[in-house]
Amino acid sequence: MDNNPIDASKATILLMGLRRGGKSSICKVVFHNMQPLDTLYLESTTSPTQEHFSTLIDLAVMELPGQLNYFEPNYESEQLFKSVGALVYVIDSQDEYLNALTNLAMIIEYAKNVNPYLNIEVLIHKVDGLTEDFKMDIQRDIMQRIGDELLDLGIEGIQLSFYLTSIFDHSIYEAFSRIVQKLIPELPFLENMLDNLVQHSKLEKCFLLDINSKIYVSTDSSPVDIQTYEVCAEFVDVTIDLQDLYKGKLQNSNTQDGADMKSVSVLNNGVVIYLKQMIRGLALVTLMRPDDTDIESRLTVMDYNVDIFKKGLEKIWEKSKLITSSTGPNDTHDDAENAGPGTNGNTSATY
Ligand SMILES: Nc1nc2c(ncn2[C@@H]2O[C@H](COP(=O)(O)OP(=O)(O)OP(=O)(O)O)[C@@H](O)[C@H]2O)c(=O)[nH]1
Repeated sequence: MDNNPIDASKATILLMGLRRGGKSSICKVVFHNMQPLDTLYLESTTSPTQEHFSTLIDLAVMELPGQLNYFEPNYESEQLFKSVGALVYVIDSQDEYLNALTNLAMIIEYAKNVNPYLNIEVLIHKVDGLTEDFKMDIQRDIMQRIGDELLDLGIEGIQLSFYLTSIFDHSIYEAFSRIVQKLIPELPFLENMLDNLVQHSKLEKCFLLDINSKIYVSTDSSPVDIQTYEVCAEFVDVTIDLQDLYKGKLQNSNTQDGADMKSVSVLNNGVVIYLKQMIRGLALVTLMRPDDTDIESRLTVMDYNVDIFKKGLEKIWEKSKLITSSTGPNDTHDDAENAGPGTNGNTSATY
């Protein structure tokens, strides 16, 4: 590994955890569309690997194999932890996890010293084999034990986020969505714009999704129901499949052609689902419940509002590019106009 493993122009997510915890599987499923069952025979990773992933921001996901010891003097751990935005620690919930918790506490102690702004995210992974009650028990147990470990090390005031995940359902995408969102400084703006869109087009829910990974980079401020998210994520796949099937015949063109992908359909329960491609490989997917107004008029209003939304998105993106190229990584949160209320300083360190 070279001396400067992290590309400073990207927000980097470090994926850590003990061997066979599921790190490579998560990367393959989320970023390479691998079928979950195909991960069964993945070889153990022996050296750090990096995935580059571009959505509204440029991201790098770096997997550190469970078998490496990062605290050996010759390892560039300090440099590594200094430059990342989030540490994602994967715990195998179907295995004995006490060693993992000790390991996590040790990493937190080190990482927070080097980089106090680091977001620490804990994936309680492989929960697919567990009952609902058991999942909750394990989560409680892990949270309690990690608290005790940190207390033993004399560490206080550290915020950790926990997610129950599995590669066999949408929980892993949902967790990564939230992790990635914390690294996007423009998030409050996006949420605000989506709230406006929901209000003016009378929508039930909307997501700004990354077309390749199905991670959502933003949604309106109403709570996310995982089934609604699943429906929207699957609609992206259905639209792409249809486009591939009818390439050239449909008015809608393929993503790679640079033209906008658009698709509208009605679900079994009468809800209208609407998809429109935005900038940087993102798609806006919205749900609209029928009311007294005829659907054609509502879709016309929707098209109009979505065009305005897209222009707003282009402006935010232009501005964010300017900030990234003209200022240092720690300067973004000082720009009040761009940081907006609610943006915390953590994300700016990743630029
Ligand atoms: N049941 C279940 N199994 C999973 C899940 N995620 C990964 N696995 C399985 O866990 C095993 C180990 O996964 P890997 O992705 O190789 O683990 P790793 O953390 O990368 O391991 P190292 O490379 O040794 O550090 C594989 O057989 C996967 O199929 C999950 O969500 N549920």
